[in-house]
Amino acid sequence: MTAPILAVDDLSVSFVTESGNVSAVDHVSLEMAAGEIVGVVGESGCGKSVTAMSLAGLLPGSARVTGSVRLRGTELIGARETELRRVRGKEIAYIFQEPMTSLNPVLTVGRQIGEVLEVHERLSRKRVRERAVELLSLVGIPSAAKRVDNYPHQLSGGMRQRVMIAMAVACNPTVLVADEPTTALDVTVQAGILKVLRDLRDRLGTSILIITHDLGVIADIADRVVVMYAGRVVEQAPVTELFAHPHHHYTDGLLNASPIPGRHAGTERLQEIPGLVPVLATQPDACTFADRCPAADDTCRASAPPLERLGGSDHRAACWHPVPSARAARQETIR
Ligand SMILES: Nc1ncnc2c1ncn2[C@@H]1O[C@H](COP(=O)(O)OP(=O)(O)OP(=O)(O)O)[C@@H](O)[C@H]1O
Repeated sequence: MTAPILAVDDLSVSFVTESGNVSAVDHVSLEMAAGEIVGVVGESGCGKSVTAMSLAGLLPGSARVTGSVRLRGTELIGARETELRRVRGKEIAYIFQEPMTSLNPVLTVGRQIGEVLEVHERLSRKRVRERAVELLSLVGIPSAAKRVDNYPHQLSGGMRQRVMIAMAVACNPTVLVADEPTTALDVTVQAGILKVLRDLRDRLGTSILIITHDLGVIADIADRVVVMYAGRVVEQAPVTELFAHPHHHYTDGLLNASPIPGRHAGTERLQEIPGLVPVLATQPDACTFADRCPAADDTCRASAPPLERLGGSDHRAACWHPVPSARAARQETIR
């Protein structure tokens, strides 16, 4: 990989709450190249959103953050609020799941896009409006010159999410973080939104970090996948490699639980992973998936497996006893 645009190194986040400490993210490292789409996947509570929010300093004051987040080499952890404010929107922009709660119901969408432009760029009123129309067209909104004067309630859910994307890319950010951007949308609308994101990457070269619990979304859009479990990265690999040869039993479990075209015959039953993601006060020196894993033994309960590179590949996994098919494939490549 060429020099990463974004490098997260050894990031840990915990929260001090009334009911005690919560360890949300534990020594997470990941990198993104220019124009790369990286998917972060895992069940609810695995630390995906907290990882994403920590990139541009969006976590609440109760968060204790250690480690490093560098954007084009500039450290953001511990950066001054004025610097982080400049970074947000202009360098790292976010889109979230529910556009209706993020959009202002009493302002037209053109006005709201205009506000983003005014914060970061000095443009005339006329130019702001023209730019808002351009951005609405860019995200595939038909009759953008008319829609620019619509209020959020006059648009469908998919259109509102497109407006959110238009606002996020208004200042041509280096990195776009999309946290469950399609979860509230039906499947065909979801496909349209994913296409918009892909087009943005292709046209503008934006790096995209997409957070989801849905491996179907990952299969559709990501170049590389980071699998998180209980605050840790348990596996990461290029998308085709991960789907063909999952090493971690958690990844394997997610794949068996997901309706993914090409992997499951229509009649095959999907298998849920038994149990729940634990909420941890402190991270144990053990595999945190051991209680739910079909292959766990005393080793897994006694020490945490390191995230190791497999052969010379771009595939890493943290598992003492990788899934058998992966083990076989791995021995093949070693031979
Ligand atoms: N502000 C907070 N205060 C206390 N604990 C928090 C806070 N935000 C997140 N957590 C906890 O951190 C852990 C990771 O949460 P996070 O939202 O990152 O998970 P996630 O994988 O993104 O799940 P989801 O898909 O449900 O958002 C969870 O146990 C969550 O309850």
